Amino acid sequence: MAYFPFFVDLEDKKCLIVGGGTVSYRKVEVLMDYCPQITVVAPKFHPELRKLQKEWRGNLKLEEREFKESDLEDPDFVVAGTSDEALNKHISDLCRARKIPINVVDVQEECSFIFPALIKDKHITVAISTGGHSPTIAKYLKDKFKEAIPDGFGDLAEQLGAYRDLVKEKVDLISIRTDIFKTMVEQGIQQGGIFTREQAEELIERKLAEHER
Ligand SMILES: C[C@@]1(CC(=O)O)C2=NC(=C\c3[nH]c(c(CCC(=O)O)c3CC(=O)O)Cc3[nH]c(c(CC(=O)O)c3CCC(=O)O)/C=C3\N/C(=C\2)[C@@H](CCC(=O)O)[C@]3(C)CC(=O)O)/[C@H]1CCC(=O)O
Ligand SMILES: NC(=O)c1ccc[n+]([C@@H]2O[C@H](COP(=O)([O-])OP(=O)(O)OC[C@H]3O[C@@H](n4cnc5c(N)ncnc54)[C@H](O)[C@@H]3O)[C@@H](O)[C@H]2O)c1
Repeated sequence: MAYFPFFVDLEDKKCLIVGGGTVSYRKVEVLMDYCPQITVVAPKFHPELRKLQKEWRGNLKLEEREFKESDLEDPDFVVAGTSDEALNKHISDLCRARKIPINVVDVQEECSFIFPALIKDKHITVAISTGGHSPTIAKYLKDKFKEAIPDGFGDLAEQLGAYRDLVKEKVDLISIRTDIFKTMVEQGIQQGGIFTREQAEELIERKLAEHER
């Protein structure tokens, strides 16, 4: 069965990661970009995790100890990536009983959510999953799609986001709005990811005038 990609706001959500090795480090790296508050619990940490913590301070806590059940009182979601398979399964069972979303890295049957292959450019996120059938295909497609995304698209999306209220305020007709937003994207791509507020204002006036003719 295919998995449905809900896009979730993780900012300030509490994330518990159990295990502090290579696998957990990679999860922290991916999740960091989405700004949750991450706590990693492990008796031993990958040196890169310590480095990340120095850069990221407030939002990444490292607790050097074994996992304990009370760790599950707080988190909004959990990732189990320890080298102890039985412990990972135990954490998965505890989370499922408490209805806490759980990912056990590379063990699909113990996951209530799985990680997609990700492309991120500012507010744009492309997520690819094969429903666990072939993570290698997910990675392959990610690399292909990356090439297809024009440079500066994240910047452009951010700029266009800032003009949405202006367009909605000035243009009542949905069909003209759609035309304006489409033109902004096309022109923004041609201009290498830039579309200024002045251009937005001009475009709105031009499209409204064309409509009145
Ligand atoms: C997308 C990505 C994101 C990420 O990891 O963050 C991800 N796996 C990636 C790569 C990758 N993983 C593996 C290989 C080696 C080749 C191979 O096995 O194919 C490669 C390829 C490589 O590294 O080149 C090993 C592996 N993975 C899983 C199993 C278990 C099994 O197959 O039963 C095994 C065998 C373990 C063993 O042998 O014991 C299971 C899962 N891996 C998932 C995600 C979830 C399903 C995603 C989907 O729907 O497609 C799921 C179900 C659970 C989860 O972990 O969330 C990341 C893309 C990297 C990128 O973005 O660049
Ligand atoms: N490294 C990979 O690319 C890879 C790929 C596929 C699968 N795996 C599997 O994923 C698991 C983790 O891999 P890794 O490379 O991160 O291993 P690792 O040995 O680098 O790290 C394991 C981590 O688990 C922690 N841990 C052990 N017992 C714990 C406990 N009771 N409570 C909390 N933390 C505990 C250790 O302190 C360590 O931080 C392994 O089982 C490995 O076989 C790894």
